[in-house]
Amino acid sequence: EAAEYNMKMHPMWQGPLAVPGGDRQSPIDIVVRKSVFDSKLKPLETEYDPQTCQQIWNNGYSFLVEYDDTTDKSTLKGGPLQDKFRLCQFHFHWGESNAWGSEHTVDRRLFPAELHLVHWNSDKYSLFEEAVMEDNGLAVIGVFLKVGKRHEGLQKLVDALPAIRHKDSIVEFTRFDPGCLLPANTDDYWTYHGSLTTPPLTESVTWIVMKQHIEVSHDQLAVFRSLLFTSAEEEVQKSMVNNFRVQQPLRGRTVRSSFT
Ligand SMILES: O=S(=O)(O)/C=C/c1cc(Br)ccc1O
Ligand SMILES: [Zn+2]
Repeated sequence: EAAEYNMKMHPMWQGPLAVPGGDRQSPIDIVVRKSVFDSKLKPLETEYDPQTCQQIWNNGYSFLVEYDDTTDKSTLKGGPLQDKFRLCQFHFHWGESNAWGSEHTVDRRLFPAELHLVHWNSDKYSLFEEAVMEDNGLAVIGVFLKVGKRHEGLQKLVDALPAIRHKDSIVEFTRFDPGCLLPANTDDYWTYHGSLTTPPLTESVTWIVMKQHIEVSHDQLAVFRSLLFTSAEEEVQKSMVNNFRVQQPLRGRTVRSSFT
């Protein structure tokens, strides 16, 4: 029912249900028994410098924590990737209830939220805007969130959210290590070729979805839900919830796993 709710309440979230001619759209359901183990998949190598953290803002779809990507200080390589990718931002997708909220699912299992760490190929391109148009331009790490114990590292971010309740609000946000949001085990992941899940929906993403989730507390997730889709001027305020895209057809793609 989340998908129907989404269609009714947030038509923008449907965007084009599938990009015309799009045969590698995201998100998808990861059918574990149909994923193919690939022994050539390496462990992920992340090197994140907290000094490159710059600001946090509400863009009217989610909230983004943005990093200085003018140098190779915060990077991702290894895993399924041939090149080095620069971190430009991370953000989340979540539901109005803990019953749903993630974009990817595992054997149809929904999680209450999903973290996306967005990187672009700095070996081949000089700007995100260039890379976003190329089929090997982006790499996004997806991490599922489950409700459980409080995530100490996340709290600094949660405490900043009330300052960006409304669309287009932005505050300085520094010295945040996004590595603290990765699960203990980053060797086990699924990977497939897909797209951005928000406009421009371009088919330029190598998705790397972590098998292991992270835990956040109910109260921390409740603060995500206190954000608003709407700007301060709008008379009707709408809670920022259910900001996920509906699942897209696999179109014959293979999802590979780094583990058996
Ligand atoms: O939900 S994602 O697919 O990670 C969208 C990522 C995304 C990142 C940037 Br930066 C700009 C537009 C976008 O759509
Ligand atoms: Zn996302």
